[in-house]
Amino acid sequence: MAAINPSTRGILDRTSDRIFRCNHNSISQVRFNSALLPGMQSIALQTLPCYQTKEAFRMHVSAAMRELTGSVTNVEGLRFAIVVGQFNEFVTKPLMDGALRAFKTHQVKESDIDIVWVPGSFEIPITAQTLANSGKYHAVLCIGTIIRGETTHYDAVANAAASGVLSAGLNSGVPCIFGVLTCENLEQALHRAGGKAGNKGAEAAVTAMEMASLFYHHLSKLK
Ligand SMILES: Nc1c(NC[C@H](O)[C@H](O)[C@H](O)CO)[nH]c(=O)[nH]c1=O
Ligand SMILES: CC(=O)[C@@H](O)COP(=O)(O)O
Repeated sequence: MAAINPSTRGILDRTSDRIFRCNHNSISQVRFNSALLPGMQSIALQTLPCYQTKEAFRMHVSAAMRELTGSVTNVEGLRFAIVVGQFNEFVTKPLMDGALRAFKTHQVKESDIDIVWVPGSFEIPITAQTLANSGKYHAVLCIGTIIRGETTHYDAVANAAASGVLSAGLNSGVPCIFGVLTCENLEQALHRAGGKAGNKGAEAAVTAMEMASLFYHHLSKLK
């Protein structure tokens, strides 16, 4: 293990965007700093004893540190609910189809997916929380499309949907994934439902799989 060089400043690890620093001369006293601001170079690092090479630091930290991630390759047997808004169905249906393709790509069985249609995005949160609280699903994917009109109703619905889906996850402890488009116009929505900006439904399904596997294989086993 490389000796700590007292004159070395903290190591900036661009891959994880964190500063790794060591306190005193003990390599066990390793602390992480939170994510860096873009203008990292302008932030003066305290001169602290630290490793001479990042690799030496990593060898030590990796011996002590666990990194937990979910993976779409680890979803066998996990069950998913999809809550989808009927409002703007010409957009939400392609979003849902994108999600189903993503689930199929990663071998999630159709029998492990339940789809629940609700009138609009405002009705998604209560439905998501009910499904999550049932204990039958490892993640709940919420799909909707909110397009701004003439009034401020857009803001009410969008804010309610976002905060509602967040609360459903926090209240239930089951990952509730926000796959609701909030768009200024129809063109923006169509671009994100299989157009030039991709399919946000498929992206949200990948997030649902990653979170479901993270919780099922790792976080649910933390003591
Ligand atoms: N304008 C949009 C709505 N509005 C309907 C609400 O979601 C809700 O169903 C109604 O307020 C009754 O509670 N919903 C969307 O999903 N997208 C919209 O653009
Ligand atoms: C997001 C909405 O609720 C929107 O469709 C309503 O349109 P408007 O504000 O013109 O009534």
